[in-house]
Amino acid sequence: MTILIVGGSGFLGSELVRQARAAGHTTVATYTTKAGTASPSAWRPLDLRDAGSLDAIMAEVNPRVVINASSGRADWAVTAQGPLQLAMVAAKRATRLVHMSTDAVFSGAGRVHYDESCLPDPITPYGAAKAAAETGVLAVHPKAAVVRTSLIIGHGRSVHERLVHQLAAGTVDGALFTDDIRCPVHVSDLAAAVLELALSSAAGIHHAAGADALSRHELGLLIARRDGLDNSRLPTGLRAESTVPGALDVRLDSQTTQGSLHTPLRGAREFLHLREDGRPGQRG
Ligand SMILES: NC(=O)C1=CN([C@@H]2O[C@H](COP(=O)(O)OP(=O)(O)OC[C@H]3O[C@@H](n4cnc5c(N)ncnc54)[C@H](OP(=O)(O)O)[C@@H]3O)[C@@H](O)[C@H]2O)C=CC1
Ligand SMILES: Cc1cn([C@H]2C[C@H](O)[C@@H](COP(=O)(O)OP(=O)(O)O[C@H]3O[C@@H](C)C(=O)[C@@H](O)[C@H]3O)O2)c(=O)[nH]c1=O
Repeated sequence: MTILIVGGSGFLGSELVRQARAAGHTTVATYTTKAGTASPSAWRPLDLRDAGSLDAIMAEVNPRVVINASSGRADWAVTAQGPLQLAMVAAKRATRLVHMSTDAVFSGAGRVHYDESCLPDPITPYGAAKAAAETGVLAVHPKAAVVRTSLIIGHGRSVHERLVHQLAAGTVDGALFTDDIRCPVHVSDLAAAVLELALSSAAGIHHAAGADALSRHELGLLIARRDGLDNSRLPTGLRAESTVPGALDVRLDSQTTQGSLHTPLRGAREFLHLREDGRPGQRG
């Protein structure tokens, strides 16, 4: 089967490419600035803001499935309008579409547990752009699957793991918040779950986050322990007292989606475990 991975040079995109290739799929991956380190069948440059290029790539590659793992942060044209453009082309061509979204569509105000039935109430420009994309994608392509996830962790390569290393080394100023609660997921679990959904006919909103809720500081401690860093060098702080905008406590409840998947979505305590002899585990 031919799978097109938009944002294939990114962190999640690279793992999607690796797993799709390992499963024997013809995999075409896109980048905007530089081809990634994964080895798809082919790389194509693509900027989602360029509708002409999007049409041309979809026509040339003619994928059975397209997965949108791109990220444009709070840039409305990339994050809100780009996915809508992609969904319109995919719907016109009757191509299966899976679109990645985020727990940042939620505010954490009034509740902390969010299942697939909860309506977005974003409080940041990024969350608003992602929420707009979800609504637009499903309006023009009702058979698409939208997959919300949380902090993506794995192999030491995520931005979140890098921040822990930088803080421990004292090369950046900052703190790990003790009041910022999320449900981190392992990039390998997430990619496997997304591919499983991509190969199914599941439509609508899905939650694919890890099973454990923990603070950014607790997550930092687990990463530090796994990587043999000095825990005491990780500064703590409160998001509520910082200038960083965003929700405090947002826990994606993924039980409904998990119930439809073979892929387990492990909690961070499980995938960042120590070996039984107490020495740091392998980079998970
Ligand atoms: N990382 C996380 O913790 C979380 C991520 N998510 C979501 O998961 C998805 C994957 O995130 P992640 O792997 O971290 O993303 P990355 O930032 O690692 O990768 C982003 C990808 O998008 C591509 N891209 C950037 N701009 C454009 C554009 N204008 N048109 C097309 N492609 C573009 C990049 O290309 P290039 O590298 O060439 O610039 C890259 O391939 C995103 O949708 C994100 O919102 C959700 C929750 C948490
Ligand atoms: C939570 C936290 C953030 N920060 C800093 C670093 C970080 O880049 C910046 C903004 O933090 P945020 O939590 O808002 O965002 P960030 O850490 O970039 O993580 C986000 O990634 C995107 C892709 C998502 O979809 C979101 O769900 C979220 O996981 O603040 C700290 O220094 N310490 C902390 O404890």
